[in-house]
Amino acid sequence: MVKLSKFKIGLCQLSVTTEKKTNIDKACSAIEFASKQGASLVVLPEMWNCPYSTDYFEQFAENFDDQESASSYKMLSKLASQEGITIVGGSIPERCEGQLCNTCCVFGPNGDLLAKHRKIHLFDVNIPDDISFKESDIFLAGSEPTIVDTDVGKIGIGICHDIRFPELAMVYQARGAHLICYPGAFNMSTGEALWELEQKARAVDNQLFVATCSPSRFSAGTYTIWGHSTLVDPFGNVIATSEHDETIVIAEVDYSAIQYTRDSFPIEKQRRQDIYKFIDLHV
Ligand SMILES: O=C(O)CCC(=O)C(=O)O
Repeated sequence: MVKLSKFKIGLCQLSVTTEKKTNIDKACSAIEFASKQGASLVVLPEMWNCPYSTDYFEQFAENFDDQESASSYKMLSKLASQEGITIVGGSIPERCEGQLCNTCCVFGPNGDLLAKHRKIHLFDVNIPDDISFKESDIFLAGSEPTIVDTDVGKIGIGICHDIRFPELAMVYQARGAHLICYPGAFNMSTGEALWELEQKARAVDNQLFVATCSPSRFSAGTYTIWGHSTLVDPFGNVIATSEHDETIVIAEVDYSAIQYTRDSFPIEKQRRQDIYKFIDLHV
């Protein structure tokens, strides 16, 4: 049940180091800061506890069932209950049955884990003389969409490359999402052209809010991050954004914009399922 239909969101664009404890301490301070600014929902970046680099994932991974050693997970749960807020905990490498996943945990105001999203679309890219990265060498892909009922609305979760797939966002819209959160770490090759465009597209096509949260540019590792954590409204307006430096974006989410946009442009009613329902895209 939505308790708050108008609230502040905090997007913590953190610079990630090679020291896990430093990263946890920084995230902890950022969450406290955002909460003091009035944020009821705080979002962290993809891979905030670990450099986004294949050589670090194994060493920084946590098994969430082993509460003693899962220090990032424990901190998120503690901070959610200490501050009485909802946290979309970016992502961290999760150790799961002998494999690793790129996983986002969502905690409610009493510190309970509300949902866990394992990145569905792994980022495998090879642009000659530019960027080469193969998440599927390291991670196991998730197989479930994740939509979670929170005090601050129904939130769909995607991680970075998941934003490229309109179908996932459509599933969230069909299941009643008000907001889709995409912790992400786009890069210099695709960030400028696509990061904001993808957010606006997902928001406008589905007439809901989209929030993204990235690590800052000057994070450890060989992968250079685009940054630009952003909130987009259902009309495609950028409500708030950042450059690439470490920062915390605080912005207001007002869900009345969803109904307003849907009443003004009732595309859901205009949808011609009769035309596309039977189309086999592969023919
Ligand atoms: O889809 C892209 O262009 C970038 C995706 C990405 O950086 C990621 O999934 O980590």
